[in-house]
Amino acid sequence: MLPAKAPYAIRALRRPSSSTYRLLANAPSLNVLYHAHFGPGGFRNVPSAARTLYITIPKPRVRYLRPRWLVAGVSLAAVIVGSYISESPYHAIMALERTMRVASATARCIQDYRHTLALDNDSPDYASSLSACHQRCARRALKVMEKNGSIFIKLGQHLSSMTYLLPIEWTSTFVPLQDRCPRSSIEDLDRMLQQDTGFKISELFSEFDEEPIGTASLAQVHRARLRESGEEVAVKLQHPSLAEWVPLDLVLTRFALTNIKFFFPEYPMDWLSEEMELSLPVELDFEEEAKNIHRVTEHFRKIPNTALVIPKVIWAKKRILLLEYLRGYRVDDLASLDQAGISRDEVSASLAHIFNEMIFGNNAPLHCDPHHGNLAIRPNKRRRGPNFDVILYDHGLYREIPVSMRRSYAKLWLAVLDGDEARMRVYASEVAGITTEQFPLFASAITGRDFVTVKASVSTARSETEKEHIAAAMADGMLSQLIQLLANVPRIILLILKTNDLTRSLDESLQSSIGPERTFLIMADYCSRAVFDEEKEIVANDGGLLKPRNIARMACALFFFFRTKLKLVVFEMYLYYWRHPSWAYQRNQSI
Ligand SMILES: Nc1ncnc2c1ncn2[C@@H]1O[C@H](COP(=O)(O)OP(=O)(O)OP(=O)(O)O)[C@@H](O)[C@H]1O
Repeated sequence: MLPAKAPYAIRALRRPSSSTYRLLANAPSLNVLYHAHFGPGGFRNVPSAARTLYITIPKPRVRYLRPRWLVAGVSLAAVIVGSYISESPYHAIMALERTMRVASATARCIQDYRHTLALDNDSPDYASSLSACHQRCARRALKVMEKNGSIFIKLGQHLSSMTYLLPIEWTSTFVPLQDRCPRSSIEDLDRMLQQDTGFKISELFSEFDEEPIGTASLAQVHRARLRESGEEVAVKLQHPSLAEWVPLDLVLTRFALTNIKFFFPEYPMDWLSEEMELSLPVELDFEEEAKNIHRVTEHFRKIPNTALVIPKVIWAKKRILLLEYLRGYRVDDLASLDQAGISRDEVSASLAHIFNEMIFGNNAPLHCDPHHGNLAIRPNKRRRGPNFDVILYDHGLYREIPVSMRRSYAKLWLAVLDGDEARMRVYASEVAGITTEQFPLFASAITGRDFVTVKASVSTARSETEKEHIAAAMADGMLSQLIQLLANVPRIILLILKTNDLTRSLDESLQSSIGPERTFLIMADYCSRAVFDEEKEIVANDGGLLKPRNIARMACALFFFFRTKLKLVVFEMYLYYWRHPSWAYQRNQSI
């Protein structure tokens, strides 16, 4: 039977428009919203006969074909053509072409999703229809991104790394964008160099490899040798055509994401365009990148044994950056790492030290894009410590986590590692204002694990079954809940999630023999240090160790801090003595 309050709930939902209502009525993610009216299980509790009665009432209208939408579209096109025609008619046509590509792909994807989401979500074909729709729309978007290039490639790369948020069909379709960045011609680059520095390539460099060592969305990097000093350098040159299209492309990105939000209020992704509007101007200014390099180098100079190496800046202009040339193996080039005698377990531990320091360290800058292309490992024979360096490239995007958030986030992770749900809930609320209902989803998002595992133990490796379980839950409505949840958390949390996710993927590609226990212990060490620092600060502000209650407080803090450290030391000793090849060999001999 339909609960008494149901018609009221339905009427409330009908208010936006009948087509939205039909769409909403079928969206499994709205179970949370329906919960109050239909009990646990939400709308699924409504007998299907009653449900069809409601959902067949209205016939969906195609909103973007209404006159005001046409007027808006024509005005947008006119404004774009008008603003570009002043430069040249050719420019105006190109601008119109870019706009039409984005507008038509957005409209087609919206229409496709509307039809698919309106299907009965209890039907056995629903999941496969939805997956096919994701795939079709992702391919359409990929085509536009490849054709328009410029910041759309950056957007696509960003989306492909959001595996914690987007369906696998989207993220996997965008993976090729990592290697399919447009390449600028040497003539164009030479012209830009001359404009910005007054020198040609041949005047500045005695050698210049025309084949770039890296072609990325915003820039390409060439190996060269300075004519004056003979030093080998990496020359990072911004694609000259970027500046021309960035303002329009930002407007188009906002247009597409705002429309998605308008038609599917459950999938608010417009924060992504806001984030791009904020970060792109900084990323496009290489003088800012040079400042970031100085900052992060200074920060890690004080931290022993991290093995982190950052290329030195030789000089920087807005569109040109000259760096010390440093090469190494990719993190996923396992054959080369093994051949060079570099332990993958140690690389994994080093990465954990570096990125946990960035997240939990005092005043640490957080690198927000640690994907595979931005890291390299090179051999380095030291007397003590690891026999390799971790090279970190691309310092365009850094953020600093506010102290209070960093500390609450550390406490949240300590609770996750202890499997203490009550504490997890408290700190999730402190970090991001997460409510009781949202908590399981948030816990899954930060750990990349399903909630059952979060409650049991996250320090086990992710099994295939668990990955399939998460994918199925995503198809069954978790996706839109997650998107809504993340649209409302502070932006910095999204960047932390992205960094978490990328470092998890780096770690997985190393296929370390130890499993994730050690990286979690390293994380616990950094978290407990952050908490210990807070305790020290509280005690110092409360009159120091002269008060007995402060002595007890410090003793407690010291105990928890050293307990975590001890666990890590014991685990590392165990690894060294029981897993180290030479020791294992001696053990086998003695047996
Ligand atoms: N100092 C350097 N020495 C050697 N190679 C370098 C150096 N700096 C960058 N590279 C190479 O060039 C590639 C692109 O550089 P970088 O990541 O800085 O460009 P980007 O435009 O910011 O890229 P994206 O934002 O897509 O990651 C790197 O992946 C790396 O392989």
